[in-house]
Parts: sequence; C-alpha cells; structure tokens
Amino acid sequence: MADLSILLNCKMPLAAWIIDIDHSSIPFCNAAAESLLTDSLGDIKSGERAIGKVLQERLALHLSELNEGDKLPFKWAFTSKDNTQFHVIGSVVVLDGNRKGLSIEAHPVVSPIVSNATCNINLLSQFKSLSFAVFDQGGNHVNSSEYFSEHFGAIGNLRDLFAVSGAATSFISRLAKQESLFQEISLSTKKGVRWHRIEASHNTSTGNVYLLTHDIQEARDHDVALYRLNNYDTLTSLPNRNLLYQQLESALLNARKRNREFGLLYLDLDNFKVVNDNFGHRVGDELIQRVAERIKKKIPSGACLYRLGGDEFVIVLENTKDITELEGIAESILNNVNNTYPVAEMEMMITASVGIASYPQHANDIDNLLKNADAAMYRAKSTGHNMYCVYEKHMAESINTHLTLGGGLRKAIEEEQFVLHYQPKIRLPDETVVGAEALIRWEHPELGMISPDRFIPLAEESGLILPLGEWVIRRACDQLQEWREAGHPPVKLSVNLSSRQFMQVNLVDMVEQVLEETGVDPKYFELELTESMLMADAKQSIEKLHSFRALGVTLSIDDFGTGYSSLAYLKKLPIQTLKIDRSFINDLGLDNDNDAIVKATIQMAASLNLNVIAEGVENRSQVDALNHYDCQEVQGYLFSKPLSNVDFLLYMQSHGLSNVDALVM
Ligand SMILES: Nc1nc2c(ncn2[C@@H]2O[C@H](COP(=O)(O)O[C@H]3[C@@H](O)[C@H](n4cnc5c(=O)[nH]c(N)nc54)O[C@@H]3COP(=O)(O)O)[C@@H](O)[C@H]2O)c(=O)[nH]1
Repeated sequence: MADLSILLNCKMPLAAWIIDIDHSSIPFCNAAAESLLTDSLGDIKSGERAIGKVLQERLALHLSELNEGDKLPFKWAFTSKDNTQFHVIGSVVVLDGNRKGLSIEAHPVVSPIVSNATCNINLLSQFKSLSFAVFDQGGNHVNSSEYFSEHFGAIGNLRDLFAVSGAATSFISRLAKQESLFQEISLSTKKGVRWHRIEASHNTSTGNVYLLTHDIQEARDHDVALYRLNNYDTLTSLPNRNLLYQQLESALLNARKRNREFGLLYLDLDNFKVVNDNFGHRVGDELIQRVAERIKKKIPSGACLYRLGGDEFVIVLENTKDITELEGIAESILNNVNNTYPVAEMEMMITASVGIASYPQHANDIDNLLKNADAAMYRAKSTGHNMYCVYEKHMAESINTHLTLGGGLRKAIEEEQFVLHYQPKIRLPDETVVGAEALIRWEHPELGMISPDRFIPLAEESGLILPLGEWVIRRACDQLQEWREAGHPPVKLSVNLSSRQFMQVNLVDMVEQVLEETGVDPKYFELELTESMLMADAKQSIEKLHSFRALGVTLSIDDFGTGYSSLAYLKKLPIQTLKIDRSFINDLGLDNDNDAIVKATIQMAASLNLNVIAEGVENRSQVDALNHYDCQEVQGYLFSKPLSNVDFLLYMQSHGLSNVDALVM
C-alpha cells in the first residue's frame, strides 16, 4: 500500500503494467505506463516490451519466496526525465501457465503545495481500488488480481462485467479493431453497479485482453454532490442562479435562432424581512420552503422556477405567445401565494410582488432582461405590494430614485428630517373636532416633502421602520404634552403602526416608557393597526393588544374591510374603534353593495360596543349617508387635509372641540 504521507498528483494518470518474469516480457502495459517506461526505465525496451536480464534476475530472486497477492518487500522511488518523482509498488500475480508475474503501479508524487485534500482522497481511493484481469480471445477469464476478484466476484466471461449487455458488445467490438481502449463505464461489482475507468489492451500475439479497472464511483458521487451544491439551492432544492443563467443563455440562443419570445417573472415576497427579524431565520426558512412549493404547483409544466437567494425567485418560460400569457401566470401565482401558511405552529400571511420582462420587447440580453424584470418587481412593490407589473422604460429610472431614498433614510432619521402632520377627526353629527391622526412627512433637503407612501415601504424593508416608528410615537406624545402645556383642551391623537413595528418584541415596553417619560395620559393616545398585521400571528397579536389595553392605550383597526376579519374574530380583540376603509366610503350613495357594507359594519360595531370612524370622506353626500347610518366619526379632505402643528391648532380653534374626556374609552 502507498505511503499515505505522500501526496499524489491527481492530474496524471496512474501508470500500471505487468511483468512476466519467465518470459522477460510485459504482457500488459497501460498508456501512461508505456510512455513512462519508454522514457525512464532503461531496463525495459520500448516496443518489444521485454525486460533486461539484470532486472529479470533481481525480480526472480525476490519473487521465489512470495505467493500470489503478496506485496513486494520493496518500493521504488525514481525520477523521470521531466523530473517527476514516482513512487512504485508491486504485488505478485499468477500468469498463464501458472507462471509468477508482477503487477506494478507507479504514482507520481507532487509537493503538498500544488496538491489539495480532495485530490488526495480521490487518488488514494483509486490507488486502493486498482485491479486488473486477463481474458482470452473468447472473453473467458484467464487470470485476475486479488483485488479484481474481491471487487467483481467470480467473473467467467468479460461480458459478465458490464452492467448493460449492449455496452459489452460495443466494447468488445471496438477492442477487436484497435490495440487499446480507454473508457469510463458502469460495471457490475459485488457492491452493485459502479462507475469505473477502464483501460484495455489487446495483445495481438496471444489474442488476450488485459483489463485494468479503477473504481471511480466515489469520485463521481463527489462530482455529482459538488454539482448539486453549485447549482441547486439547499433550502428548497430548486435550481439556483447558475442554472438560471444557463437556461437563459440557451433560451436566448433558441429564441434568436427561431425568432421566438421568452419571458421571465421576478418574484419577491413582501416584507419578508419582518418575518425573519421577528420570528427568526428558522421560521423564515420554513416559510420560504412552503412558498416555493406553492409557486411550483402553479407554474405551467414548461416553466422553470429558480431561487436566487433570500426571498427572491425567478420563473422562466420559453416560446411564449405574448405578454398576456406571462401576466396570466403571475396572476395565478399571486392568487396562490397570497394566503396563510401553517409555519412553526402559527398561521402566517405573506404576499408577493412580481415583475415581468420579455425577450425581445424589453431587452435583448440576459442581464438587462433580469434587471428590467427586477425594476418591474420594484414598481409592483412600491405601488402597493401583492401585485405584478410588466416592465416599462421609465421603471429603471424610478428604481434609482428608490435606492437614493433608501440610502438617505438612515441619515434622515439621524438628522430628524421628519415632521408629523395632523389630520382632524370629526364627530358626527355636530362636526366638532375630537382628535387627530398623526401622519409622518419627510422634509428631504433636496427632494422636498416626501409622502410616507414612498418611504414607509422602504423603511419596512430595511428595518429602519423600528427607529422611525419609535420617533413617531415619541414625537406624537411630545406634541400632546406641548398642546396641553400651552393650555389647549385635550385631544386624542392616533399613530399608525407598521406590521414590522407591531411584531417588534419590546413594542409594548417602548410605548409604556415613552408615555411615562412624556407624561401623556394613555387615554389620549391611540394606536392604529391593520387587520393583516393581526392575522400574521393571531394568538400573539391578541396578547399584545391586551398588554396595550393594560397600559390604558386605545386601539383602532385601520382600513377595516380590506382584510379577512370576521365578526367572531373581532369579538376576541380588545379593540375600541373600527376605521372603515376609504374604498367603501368613495362610492357611498352610488353603489348599493358599498352602502350595505358600510351600514352593516356600523351596526355590527354598535352591537360590539365599538366606535366607528369613516376615512376618506370627501363630499357632503358621503357625510349625509354616514349620518343616516349613525356613524360616529369621520375623517377626510372634506374637513381637512393633514395639517402642520400650527395649522391644526388654528383649525381646532375655528371648528370647535368636543369634550374629549366624555368620549375617551
Ligand atoms: N407606519 C406608519 N405609517 C404611516 C405613518 N404616517 C403615514 N403613514 C401611512 O402612509 C400612508 C399614506 O399616508 P398619507 O400620505 O399621510 O395619507 C393619509 C391621508 O392624507 C390620506 N387621506 C386622508 N383623508 C383622505 C381623503 O379624504 N382622501 C384621500 N384620497 N386621502 C385621504 O389617507 C392617509 C391616511 O390613511 P390611514 O392611515 O389609512 O388612515 C397611509 O397608509 C398611512 O397610514 C406613520 O407614522 N407610520
């Protein structure tokens, strides 16, 4: 056996040959050995393959006391003409006519610097598994090394070695036409079918076939594992970015050649970071797996799904007819993804945004096609999540603005470039002010006033919503105290919570601390939450709401009607107010269905002893209808847009203030 401390050069083939001592000849010699012996061993004459007398006598002396399978008591180390060092070992074999022979293996030795661990392991295992056999003209077994028999068992005929009979026929007929053959093929061994590298020589004088085999199954398995590792995502088992590029290259070639179209859908989960940050990566990973399974079920059979990493997926569809086809797939994926997922004993909600780009309409090369699908996906996100967008030229420009805004957010928080505006909440029917909703604005030094619609999604995705949200709560409480200290009658002020903020572990503690530090009476402070926030993890949400109630803070469900809250579910929540979504108020008095929904919501809220406020009130007929249904409060441009601190005070003075203390719950 080889000295394990010696590192072997995996690039060079293993040289092997058999010496027939009595006949002073070399009946078998593989290609590597042939070139090595020709160049390096003077005792062996090339072509004739005969060994010199001196070597013959020396070997005969050593062999006389050894039996078949024994290793030679000596090892050679020699240097070839090109300065490669070889390490040679041999073992005794029995040849035709019961003559003793020698099987020799030569392994090139390299310095540890140019070698690597994987290569060593592979080669050492090859080294161990080297085996050879001799077959006669009819393919009948004549002789074989000990390892060959151990490895393959009793082989009667050369054909028995092959896993597939067609492979045996082809091998034998090819060997009949040429002197030697080198091939990688699967052979039947005692351990089952395994891959081998085989070298065969055909001895033209005797007609015998000499076969040298190397078991390369482990190396193959290793290669397959390495291929999977490089090309497949370990979490979802989906093909990864490497294979995506490969498919896109071939799709592009195919489409150019045949004048065809192909398209891709770039999908990104909405607010996935919120899940990861609040529930940990294990839960995030599980959610990704479930989502991947759902998407896979919804894509057409010819489409391929790839995971790029994180929460990003790409779907490629070749030979598409038109964009409508891609839109249909996007719609079906979104309908399916947007649902609850049973993950880590919770019911998690997640939505996705999809960008669509198609060749050749949207780009002529792969990089731009991906970039444009990505830009379209960003547009879908910034427009409102849970939707798809087809790429349009201007999107690439808006993505730059998006990034600029994102980059500047952190600095803006540090430099407090934000202000709160206050939109009055009006009591019906007397239309006096009962409070206000605090709404954030970014006073950007270069871009001017930026609406929260543009930066809140960015703040959510980047996690900056946590410091920003805390700033809003603190500023709103400071404001309440400033008004109070200035002698103004008390008003109730509400702030919006984002889903990410709501999942923040120490949110209740933080609010409690701010209330304490600012001295605000909690009954004047309200939190507005949306139904979807509460749905993400209903059990934990309810606990959190109770903790807020224990502080004395009031709670309102914002955008009511757009989520999935049932009456039974609402009953479980310790909330005080329902805010009917603007979309129902828009068509009030015009659309019978909407009227019925608004009326039923107000009645239902009354039966649950909840306060109701309608948002987005813009005209008198809406107010009339809401009065008719006994809605208690309204908010909207008809009364006032969100106002600066100073303007809000003026508004209160001119419009009269309700006795808020009589109303607070
Ligand atoms: N997490 C936080 N979210 C916040 C905060 N401040 C605002 N927001 C959210 O941003 C969204 C956009 O807010 P904004 O541009 O301020 O728009 C508000 C109102 O101006 C608008 N509105 C009010 N009345 C009308 C109307 O009659 N017509 C009409 N077209 N729009 C109107 O509605 C927005 C308030 O909506 P809502 O919160 O649902 O009551 C918005 O989603 C904000 O929630 C923040 O500090 N944190």
